[in-house]
Amino acid sequence: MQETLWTQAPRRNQNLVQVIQSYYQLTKPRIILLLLITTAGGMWIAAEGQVNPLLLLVTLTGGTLAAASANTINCLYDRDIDYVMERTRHRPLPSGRVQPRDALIFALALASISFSLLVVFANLLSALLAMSGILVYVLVYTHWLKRHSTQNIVIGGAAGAIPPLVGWAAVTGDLSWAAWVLFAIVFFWTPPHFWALALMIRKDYASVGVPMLPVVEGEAATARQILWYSLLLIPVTLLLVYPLHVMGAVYAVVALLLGGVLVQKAWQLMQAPEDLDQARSLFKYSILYMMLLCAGMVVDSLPVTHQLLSFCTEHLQALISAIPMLQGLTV
Ligand code: HEM
Ligand SMILES: CC(C)=CCC/C(C)=C/CC/C(C)=C/COP(=O)(O)OP(=O)(O)O
Repeated sequence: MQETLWTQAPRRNQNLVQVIQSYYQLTKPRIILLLLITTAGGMWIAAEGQVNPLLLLVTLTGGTLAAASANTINCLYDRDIDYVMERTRHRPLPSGRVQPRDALIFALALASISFSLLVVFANLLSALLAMSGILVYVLVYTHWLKRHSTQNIVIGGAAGAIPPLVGWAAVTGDLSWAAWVLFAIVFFWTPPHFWALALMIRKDYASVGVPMLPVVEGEAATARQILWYSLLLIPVTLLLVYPLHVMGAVYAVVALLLGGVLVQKAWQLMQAPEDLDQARSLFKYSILYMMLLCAGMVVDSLPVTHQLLSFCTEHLQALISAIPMLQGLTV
């Protein structure tokens, strides 16, 4: 395809604010926020609730720059199909507001700053993990799988699961089992998250020949897969409680409630796989799910939560021993 078919003519005469806005949009900022929340979740558990604020700031900044770089390269690579799809045709590259060469320089600069920041102020492992996130997203997902396999987002989803590893590595300098469970949580969450959205925009993907699951196998098969991954996600989230013992009762309750609602929504979708409202509701909930699950991790790992729980346990114990009928019970 010729370049002129991929983009509108370069847009000249943009003022500085418009230029900044265009580069900002190139980075898909709204997605980055949730990626950062998962990074922070990893840091909180790794630091057992007591994260060094400076390390938090540096790691989140490095993570932001790496994800921004990855998203910019994805926009650059996909500018041909983005030009055709209604949802994406107003992005900075297809609309001619940013030139491909400038986007590439921008992405490389972001990746270099991210790597330097993480190496100097966190550690080498976290910097290498952030760079591997860019590589997996660009090479494995965007280049290799997105246009060739219905399992594109399952395997490519590994890229989106790397941010909690970056957070964990920044705190401890290595990766424990718990870090890999965090990776698995985002990995198994990605299919319900993305396929719900893909059900809503399947015509767009079909128009450019991207073989997303709903396009190739239809709505019912996609809804079934969403339900399986949602069911699998519940035991995976609970691995942090047992056998790893890095999370306690507060997180366990949050994970069970959130997982229960996810499964319920997936079940409702399976009853009416063509209902776009059900798919939209599941997609929106998937984002809330991940935010609240990470909030649950943070709250559970705070020292004040532990103090509060042992205070309640002690008083419950005292109350039980004061009631003759209940003597013999222990909490
Ligand atoms: C391969 C894995 C993934 C794919 C293919 C995917 C795909 C998408 C797509 C196509 C959108 C709509 C974006 C738009 O219209 O501009 C979206 C939205 C979103 N994604 Fe994902 N996603 C993936 C993984 C993730 C991960 C790991 C996170 C964060 C943990 C995430 C967070 C979000 C958020 C927060 C939105 C909503 C953005 C908004 O408010 O518009 N995604 N995702
Ligand atoms: C550590 C690190 C830097 C990790 C990178 C993680 C990362 C940037 C994940 C993004 C996942 C995502 C939004 C995919 C959508 O791409 P798409 O091409 O399917 O979306 P589109 O159709 O909207 O362009």
